[in-house]
Amino acid sequence: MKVTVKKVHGSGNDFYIIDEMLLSEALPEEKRRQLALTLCDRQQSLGGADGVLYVSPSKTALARMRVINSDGSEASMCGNGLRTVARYLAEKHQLTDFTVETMKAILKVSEDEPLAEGIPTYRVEISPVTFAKETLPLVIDGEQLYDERVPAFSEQLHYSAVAVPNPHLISFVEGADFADQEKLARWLNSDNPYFTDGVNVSYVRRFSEDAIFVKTYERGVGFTNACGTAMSASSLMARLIHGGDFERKIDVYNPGGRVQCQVYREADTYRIDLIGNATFVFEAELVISADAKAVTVMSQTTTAEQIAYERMAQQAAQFVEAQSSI
Ligand SMILES: N[C@@H](CCC[C@H](N)C(=O)O)C(=O)O
Repeated sequence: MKVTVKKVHGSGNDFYIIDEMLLSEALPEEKRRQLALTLCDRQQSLGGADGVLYVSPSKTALARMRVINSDGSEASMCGNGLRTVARYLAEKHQLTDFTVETMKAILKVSEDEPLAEGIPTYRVEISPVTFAKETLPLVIDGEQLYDERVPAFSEQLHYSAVAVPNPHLISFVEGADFADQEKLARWLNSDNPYFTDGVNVSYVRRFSEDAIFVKTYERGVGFTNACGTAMSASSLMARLIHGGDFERKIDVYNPGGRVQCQVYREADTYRIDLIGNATFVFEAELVISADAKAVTVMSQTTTAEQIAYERMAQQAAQFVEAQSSI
């Protein structure tokens, strides 16, 4: 079977986009999962990825996006991925504002002002937001986990759990206190009594009211350069716990660069806009074996977009470095 893939990234969180509407035959569900496992393998000749974004027809929006993590599990949402799918669909249909169907919500997306020179930038809606423990799911005594100490997680840190709608556990840390993050995240993404479906675990440093740094261990992947829904959830928690005007942009630094988030409060509901790069790295024509375990690259065309992106990412890294020495 022939498949065209687009290698893309949002803040270095990288994916292959596969437009199922361009395939000559339908992809059975098991093949979709196996193809994601094969393509995401970092030893694979195209370099692997954090996930695959399948684009398919929708009755309620311009198109539908499904997110398969590198371990083959499906996620309800992907913020960085949605920006790249938004750009893909915008260019395909010559549109700037439209909606995309995701597993649990139909979300607004639009083209935005470039984050820096030469960087195609998209704004995507992150919602619905809920703290209800059943939605995560999270097993605890109270109704929600909001800025609380959980001795089983850490003796010192406070944690909040929020679904946007994929599940996130967030803790604000001092300095470079990231030491136990991996151990905790690995535990909460294996057999554990708290997060029965696993959780994305983010440790957040606060530089100022409007600037934070977020490092995320993603469910189904491991540490990534950035996680869009995690940066959105962290921005929400920054406003709720540490204050600052809702709707004012927050610069969110991450190991892969920088994005911006705007948190909106309407009565007692919240939504977040995530704004950042939607970078196309290359397009490749592939032949996939019948069991989807082998891929042959027929052709590959690389763009020059990564150069502008790396310039911005380097500036972001210098800013983070400077904050660390304060
Ligand atoms: N990288 C994504 C989130 C992808 C899904 C996540 N690993 C999960 O399983 O919930 C993002 O940018 O939001």
